[in-house]
Amino acid sequence: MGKKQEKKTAKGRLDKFYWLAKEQGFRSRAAFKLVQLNKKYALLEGARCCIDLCAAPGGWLQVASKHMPPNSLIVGVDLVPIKPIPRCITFAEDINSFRCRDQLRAELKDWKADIVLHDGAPNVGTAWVQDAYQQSELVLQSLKLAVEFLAPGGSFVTKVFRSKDYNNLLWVFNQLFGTVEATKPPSSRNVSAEIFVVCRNYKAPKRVDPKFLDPRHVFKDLDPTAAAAADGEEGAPLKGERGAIAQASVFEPEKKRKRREGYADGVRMLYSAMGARAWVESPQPIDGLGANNELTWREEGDKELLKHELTTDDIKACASDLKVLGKKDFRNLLKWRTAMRLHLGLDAPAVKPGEEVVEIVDGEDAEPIDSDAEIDEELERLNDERGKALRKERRKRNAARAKKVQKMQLQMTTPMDVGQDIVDETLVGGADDMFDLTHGPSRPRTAEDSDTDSEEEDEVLDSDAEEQRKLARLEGDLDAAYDTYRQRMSERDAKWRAKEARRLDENRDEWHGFSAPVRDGRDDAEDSDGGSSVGGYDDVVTKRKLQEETFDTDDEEDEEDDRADRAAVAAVTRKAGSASKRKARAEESDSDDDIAEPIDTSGLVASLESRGERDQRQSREAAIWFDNPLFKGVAGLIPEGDDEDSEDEVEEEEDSDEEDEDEEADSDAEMEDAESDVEVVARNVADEDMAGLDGEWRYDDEDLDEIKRKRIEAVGLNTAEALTLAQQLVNREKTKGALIDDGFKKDNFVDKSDLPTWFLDEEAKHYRANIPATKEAMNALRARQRALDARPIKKIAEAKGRKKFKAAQRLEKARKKADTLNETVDISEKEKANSISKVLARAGAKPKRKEISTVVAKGVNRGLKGRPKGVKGRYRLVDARGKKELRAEKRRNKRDGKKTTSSTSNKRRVPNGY
Ligand SMILES: C[S@@+](CC[C@H](N)C(=O)[O-])C[C@H]1O[C@@H](n2cnc3c(N)ncnc32)[C@H](O)[C@@H]1O
Repeated sequence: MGKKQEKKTAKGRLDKFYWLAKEQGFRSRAAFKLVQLNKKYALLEGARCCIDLCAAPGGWLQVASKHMPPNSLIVGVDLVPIKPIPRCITFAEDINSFRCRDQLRAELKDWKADIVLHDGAPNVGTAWVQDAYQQSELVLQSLKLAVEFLAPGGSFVTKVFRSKDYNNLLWVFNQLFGTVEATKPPSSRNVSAEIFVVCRNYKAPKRVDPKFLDPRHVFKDLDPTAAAAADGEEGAPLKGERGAIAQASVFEPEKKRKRREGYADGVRMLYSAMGARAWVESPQPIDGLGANNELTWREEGDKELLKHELTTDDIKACASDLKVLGKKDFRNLLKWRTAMRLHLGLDAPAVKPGEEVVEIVDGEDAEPIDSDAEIDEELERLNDERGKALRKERRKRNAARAKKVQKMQLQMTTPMDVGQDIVDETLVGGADDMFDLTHGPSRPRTAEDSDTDSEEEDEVLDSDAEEQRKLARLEGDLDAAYDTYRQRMSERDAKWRAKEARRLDENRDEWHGFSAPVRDGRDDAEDSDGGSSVGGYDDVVTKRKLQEETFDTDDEEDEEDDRADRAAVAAVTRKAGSASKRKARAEESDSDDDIAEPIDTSGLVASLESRGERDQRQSREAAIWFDNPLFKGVAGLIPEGDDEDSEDEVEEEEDSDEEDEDEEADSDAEMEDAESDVEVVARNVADEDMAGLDGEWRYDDEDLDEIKRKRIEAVGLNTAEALTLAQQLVNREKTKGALIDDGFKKDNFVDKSDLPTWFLDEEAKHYRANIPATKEAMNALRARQRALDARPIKKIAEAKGRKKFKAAQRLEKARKKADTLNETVDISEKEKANSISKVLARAGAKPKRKEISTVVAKGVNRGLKGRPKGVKGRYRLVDARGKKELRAEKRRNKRDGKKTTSSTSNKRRVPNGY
């Protein structure tokens, strides 16, 4: 690392924004200031024309070109030339010059700017006051240009230094703009005195008084007393910033103030002193203490006070160095002053109306204070108020930080967000922990406090209710962040999307696939062929259990409906374009929220099941339940009709068993055949379901093939586990009863109520039964995938088809021509043969590609939409750089002896001279 860089680092200049700018390709770290201003005020997205004054090296231009709509006009000017930036026009000129104005006019033509940016800084390094003044002049000059070029309602963003001219500038801005706000983006260093003023809604007055834009008028000193105070005239009250600093350093002496805003105006010496007598007589004792380093005893009047018995060694020591005093010392000095004033006869012992009072000025709310007790009280009040404001501010920051940390943990932030919240106090120490619920108010609450507003009540952080609220809020934030995370993941990751779809599918677990759709009790019959009676019993119990799991509560029914809704939304999403995709996703996430926090939606979500259908389903469920051998022989439990039904079904099932046996013969084949076998089984299952569905659903208009296809998909022969199971079933290695037995696992009987969504998701991912998958099944799946991959995609296949078709057409044409030639009698055989071979060769040759004309987007073609005038056939619109690149490529190709490709060749002349 070079010496120069070390020096920079030592100053802390190479901060995170420096590195971020490098990483993101911005030319200056200043770019982040505009990024952050834009994030706060959304200045660029709607702007079509932007002027950047003092733009070098071009960081702000880069940001503007990134955030402004395509085809916007962006013009940058600086004293120094700016390297080209795409979509930006730049030139080198002094913004104070007329030439700059003229050139801007020439670039903008009859356009008006929507936004004027100014980040100019004169060559600083002279005296502070001089630097600041130059900066203010530059700001006024940029305002002048803004006034000339801005469109009504436009915005002006400028950098200003905090100095005595600051308020005057703000006043002028306020005359010309509807909204004026001063802000310091986080990327602007705290040690820098710069601040950004964002002026919006340009009023575009018909005539602007030239005085508004004339530095001699705008910056002339309006307040003679301020000037007097600045010059150090004794007794003159300190005004504005300087007065505030003086008071602040008395009220809170423990806090070391850094002069981040530069030195106050008029401060020309580092040391200043005041006579003790003059201070006692002064009506502004606080200012005197804050603005001086020492109270001296040089004059006669001072010496008289020095001799007074109340002028103790303590008081003398305090007076000798005011800058090191604490609050107690200041209080003692003020007490001493009161006593001295009594001694000198300046104050009477009792306060009478109209008598002189000590003033403690706090900004605008100045209140007269006339006794020690009141001074103490006032100091305490001010400290209390300050403490409250700080605590409130800290709480806000902590909440924002907690959110941010969550976002960062879920990788939901972009580097642009870095530093958006200015200070992270926990990082520098001394801040309270956001989860610390123990800290309470710093003093016991008094009766006086009880009638304070609700804001103060908020401060009781250790109350149970507050604790609960805080936790609930955190949990809510976490849930919201998690939902957003899932949504983002689903957008990004196709694999994750597929998994999520599977998760939402009620047949997620392959085991449930067999028992969830209750199919009229036929399973018992099936069991009879391979399963034991225990298996039969388990079957019924499992079904009952699954019914309970599936339909027991309202909430779960709602969830079913939600899923159906989501499936419908997904279907619509697939059909609709990308815009509706986003909307559907939002809906989906909404419904996810509903799942996370169950609410009674019975009035909102209508069940698709009619009353009759529901009755039917319930009686079927009852029939299955009473099928249990336990109820055998109990009269009147099972309706007769139902019994008959089940007998029919047993017969039906036997039929299907026979079919299965037929298929079994086929399934003896090798692994490849096994795959098709299981597909047949899947189809059969679907067919069976269809048979069941016929009785169950009465949607005459529903496409049965579609239902069948969906069912085949749902049976799930798309995973190695499902394929393995299917093979085992086909090969009679496993019976259905055994499968259901396997379903009795601890994983399936965990109480999942009251668990947060993210936890259930994690569980679904990792806490699952390990279903065996054979190597053969994996291979079969892979083979199927390979076959799919090997197929060309539709578009390519179509293009190839077209090509073949055209070639055939050409050949056909050539053949006809050859026939005609052959039949011609007036040419020799040799000539005939030559002509025919030429025709055939031409037919077999690759057809010539049509040339692409290149049109440069300048002049009338700038920002053109649609075909340029006078251009026929295929064309390509390029900018000046593109044109140069094409030419360079041609040159290179020529030099290397390569043939120019037809897409880049451009022989035809088109308007605009290319
Ligand atoms: C802080 S830099 C601007 C950085 C720029 N916004 C960026 O993002 O890269 C300040 C620029 O103001 C320019 N400047 C100062 N006085 C100027 C003037 N009178 N006319 C034009 N440019 C000026 C300087 O040349 C310097 O490049």
